[in-house]
Amino acid sequence: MVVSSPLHVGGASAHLLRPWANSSSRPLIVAISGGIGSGKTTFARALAPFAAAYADADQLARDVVMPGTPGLMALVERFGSKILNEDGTLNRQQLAGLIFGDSALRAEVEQIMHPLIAQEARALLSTAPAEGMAVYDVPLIRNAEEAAPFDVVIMVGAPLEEKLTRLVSRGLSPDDAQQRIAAQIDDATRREYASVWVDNTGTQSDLEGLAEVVVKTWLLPTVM
Ligand SMILES: CC(C)(COP(=O)(O)OP(=O)(O)OC[C@H]1O[C@@H](n2cnc3c(N)ncnc32)[C@H](O)[C@@H]1O)[C@@H](O)C(=O)NCCC(=O)NCCS
Ligand SMILES: Nc1ncnc2c1ncn2[C@@H]1O[C@H](COP(=O)(O)OP(=O)(O)OP(=O)(O)O)[C@@H](O)[C@H]1O
Repeated sequence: MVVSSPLHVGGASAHLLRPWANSSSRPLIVAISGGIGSGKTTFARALAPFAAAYADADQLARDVVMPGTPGLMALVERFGSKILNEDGTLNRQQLAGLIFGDSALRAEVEQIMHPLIAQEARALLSTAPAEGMAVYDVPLIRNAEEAAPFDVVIMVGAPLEEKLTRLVSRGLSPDDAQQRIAAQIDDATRREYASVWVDNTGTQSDLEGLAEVVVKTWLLPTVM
């Protein structure tokens, strides 16, 4: 029987919003998502020891625009060499400055990069065996189409002030942090696509502990 009451570890909690059916004939494909600075990567990494396959969309987004890649060439063709550093690598700050205040330019960059990221992610996640779990750390699940490839979508949320503090301590200016949050959907919309909602309102170790309880209770209850 599925335990549907919320799970708590310290100040962090997980809430089952939309149960799913586990299949024994194919792997469980799990997306971990949430707003910038919410803690989704921390949660996803805590699931990694239980995952048979793992992919990180932000990392793949870096890989597909390494020097010499078709991805970087396509970006330069569209935006010019002003988006490059002197050593030929992508100037990430410059590209961020262009796209986070302009949704049309952001959509153009996404059109170039997202198919390349998705192709790499599929290759990594498809290596999971039928009884295993594939975990994808992916920031952008904004509509039903983006949620569709996953059996389970776990959304991580945190209070706005905490997200801002974390982003600033990671080197973004307060204005840039606000701008990135404003460029994303809000948590009410994220809830529409969540199978599980995680409140990252405790310590980091609470969040990591909660990830393990979520695996044992909901994701792989028969394996653990
Ligand atoms: C603009 C870029 C170069 C800025 O790089 P930077 O190192 O500062 O940030 P990083 O890549 O680590 O992203 C951090 C976070 O920004 C947010 N973010 C990134 N891209 C987007 C986007 N298109 N829309 C909304 N939020 C985004 C996400 O929450 C992400 O986790 C980079 O974010 C990028 O290439 N974005 C376009 C590709 C994309 O959509 N990536 C998201 C993963 S699919
Ligand atoms: N509960 C917490 N308490 C304190 N720090 C935390 C907590 N959760 C996460 N952090 C820290 O906040 C920062 C952002 O967390 P993380 O990278 O997991 O977020 P994210 O949602 O993946 O961010 P991004 O969208 O930028 O990739 C990290 O430095 C992480 O160690």
